[in-house]
Amino acid sequence: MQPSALASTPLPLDAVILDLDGTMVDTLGDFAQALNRMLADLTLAPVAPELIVNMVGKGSEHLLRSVLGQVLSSTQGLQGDALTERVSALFPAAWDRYQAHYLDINGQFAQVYPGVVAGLEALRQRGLALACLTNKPLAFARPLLEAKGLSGYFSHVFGGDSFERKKPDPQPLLGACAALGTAPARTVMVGDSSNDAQAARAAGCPVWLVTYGYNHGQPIRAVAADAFLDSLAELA
Ligand SMILES: O=C(O)COP(=O)(O)O
Ligand SMILES: [Mg+2]
Repeated sequence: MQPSALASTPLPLDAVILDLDGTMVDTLGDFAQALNRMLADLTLAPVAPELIVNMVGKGSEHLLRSVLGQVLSSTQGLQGDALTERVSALFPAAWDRYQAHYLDINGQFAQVYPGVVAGLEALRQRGLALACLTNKPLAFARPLLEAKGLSGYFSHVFGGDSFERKKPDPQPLLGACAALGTAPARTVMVGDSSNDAQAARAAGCPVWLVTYGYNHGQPIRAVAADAFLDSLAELA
């Protein structure tokens, strides 16, 4: 491990909670496929992956509303209340089609980031309990971890619908710590975005951020964290 992660984090640690999209798996290709198949079903124009990347991390409902808003404003010139109303009117059908397409292609256009398996192995060998906490729906998260050979590392997997509120609210992290039976101060959150960092800070968990993820299109090093990791292999 680089000195940064351990040196600046209160020890000992009992558990590690890892984010999924942008931290363990690069899912941008899956998002683009499922979203553009959904948009085609609704006879709407496609959206570019460069725009999608900035909308990932706050759950699927936020992603769908953002994408529909982007497409309707750029192709039909809708704005303000008219845009909000049109997005809401399309949302049920969009969600239905998106869910079907996402489950259909889940993992096929996604890659595990380099160093993830080495990092997870190292954490497991240290005897740390491991949980995955993502804002994507649990029904998407479980098959994705399975498809990518990562599910065996985690005693618990929580999705954006596992708790009443999502990250950046601390509730999911506190719920995950309770399920793991660990104190937040001894449970580190590893994520790729300000969402993960805010949730961790509010829950009282140390936070390590990877430098290669999404972070809503903003520079990750501007986010307050206990350490930055260029690869989870630095934990080995
Ligand atoms: O917003 C999503 O769907 C997933 O985001 P996360 O895995 O980075 O929490
Ligand atoms: Mg993420």
